[in-house]
Order: sequence, then structure tokens, then C-alpha cells
Amino acid sequence: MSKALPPIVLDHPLVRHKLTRLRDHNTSTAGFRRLTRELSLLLAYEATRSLSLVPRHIEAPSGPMEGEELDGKKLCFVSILRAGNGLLDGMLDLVPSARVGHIGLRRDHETLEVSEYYFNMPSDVPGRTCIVLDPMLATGHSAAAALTRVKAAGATNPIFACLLAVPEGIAHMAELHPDVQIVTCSIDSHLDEHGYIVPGLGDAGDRLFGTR
Ligand SMILES: O=P(O)(O)OC[C@H]1O[C@H](OP(=O)(O)OP(=O)(O)O)[C@H](O)[C@@H]1O
Ligand SMILES: O=c1cc[nH]c(=O)[nH]1
Ligand SMILES: [Mg+2]
Repeated sequence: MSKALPPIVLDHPLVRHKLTRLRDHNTSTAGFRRLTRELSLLLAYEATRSLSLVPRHIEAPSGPMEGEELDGKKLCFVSILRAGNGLLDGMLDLVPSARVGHIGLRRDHETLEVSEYYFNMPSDVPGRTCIVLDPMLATGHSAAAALTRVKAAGATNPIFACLLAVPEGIAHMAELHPDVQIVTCSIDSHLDEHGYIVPGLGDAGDRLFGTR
């Protein structure tokens, strides 16, 4: 089997500070949303590091110069519903021209298997770099299912960006998608008996949308 790409972990004081506030169960719904948006902007900065550039000639105030611009088609962010939507605004703050796809995946609380209830991608995915978004990489079933769909739609070199990952989810992705670069703000300790990340931040969707 091919060797999986090692995950990239953001090691920055701002990320660690904001992540601690995010994990705090006293943080309000509004605070959780704001912190998720801020963290996703920092995540976008790292997740887009490998994008390629082409030369671009411009007239600077001091005269002509060879600058650079992003190569190829516009980026596509793919949100895994619901909680992936919490990462979208920060990503779009940094890359406003990106296209957006959505994949609805529901995790069964007993079996931890996922089922798809929605799929909507831009029509011209082939040749686009897709960054799949979900705050949580727990068992990895949701991320792996989403990556399978995004690859089938023709995405080139897809990337997976999350706030928290655990070794179990990273191993599942390494088995099924060793070519996918994972970018995360933290690798937490383990999963509990209900498939929740420890220490984690609770249920990301519920905290973002105030549903529990
Ligand atoms: O790695 P996994 O074990 O698959 O778990 C991670 C998934 O669980 C959560 O979604 P959930 O099913 O709770 O849906 P929600 O976003 O609608 O709350 C989370 O947002 C991920 O999509
Ligand atoms: O800890 C977890 C695991 C899966 N989904 C969440 O929202 N939180
Ligand atoms: Mg949830």
C-alpha cells in the first residue's frame, strides 16, 4: 500500500488560544461560531499553501514587474453538512472567488456508519483543487465517504481540512485515501465509546447551530 501523507498540524499561538476557547463548554453559541470562523481563516491559509502559481505581468506604480497569480481553475470548498458550513465563511473570507459544493452526511449514533442525504457540486469539478471541510475527523467515516465522492466527481489533489482529528480517523483516511493531505488544528488523544473525540469540543454541529 502507498505511504500516506503525514497530517499537517497548525502549530501557532493564535490557533492554540482560539482552540482552547472553542473547546470550553462555557463558550456561547455566538462565541463558538465566531471562533470557528476565525480558526477556519487560519486553516485556509495553511490548506492553500501548496497551490501553484504562474507569472503575471503588471504595471506597478514604479514600473513594470513580473508578479504571480494562482494557476488554473478557481478553488472549490466542499462542506460536509451540517458542521462543515461553520468553516465556510472563514475560508471564503480568504478565497472569495472559490466555488462551493455540499455533501450531506449523517452519522448513525449507534453504528457510527454514515449515509448520504445530499450531494451538490459545481458541474466543472475536473481540474479543480477541492478542499473538503468538516470540523471533526473522528472515526473518519464521514471524511472518507466525502473524499470518495469528490474524487469520483473529478477533483484533482483533494485536501481535507478540519479543526480536530484523532489517530483513529487519520488511520482510516490513510487506508482509504493515502493521497489526501489532512490539515488540522490539533490531533487529539482518542475516541470515547460513543465515537466522540477526547478531549474534543463536543458535537460541533450542535454547538454551531445551538441545537442541543
Ligand atoms: O469521523 P466521523 O466518525 O464520521 O465523525 C465526524 C462527523 O460527525 C459529525 O457530523 P454529524 O453526523 O454529527 O452531523 P452534523 O454535522 O449534522 O451534526 C461531524 O461534523 C463529522 O461530519
Ligand atoms: O467529537 C465528535 C465526533 C464526531 N462529531 C462531532 O461533532 N464531535
Ligand atoms: Mg453532529
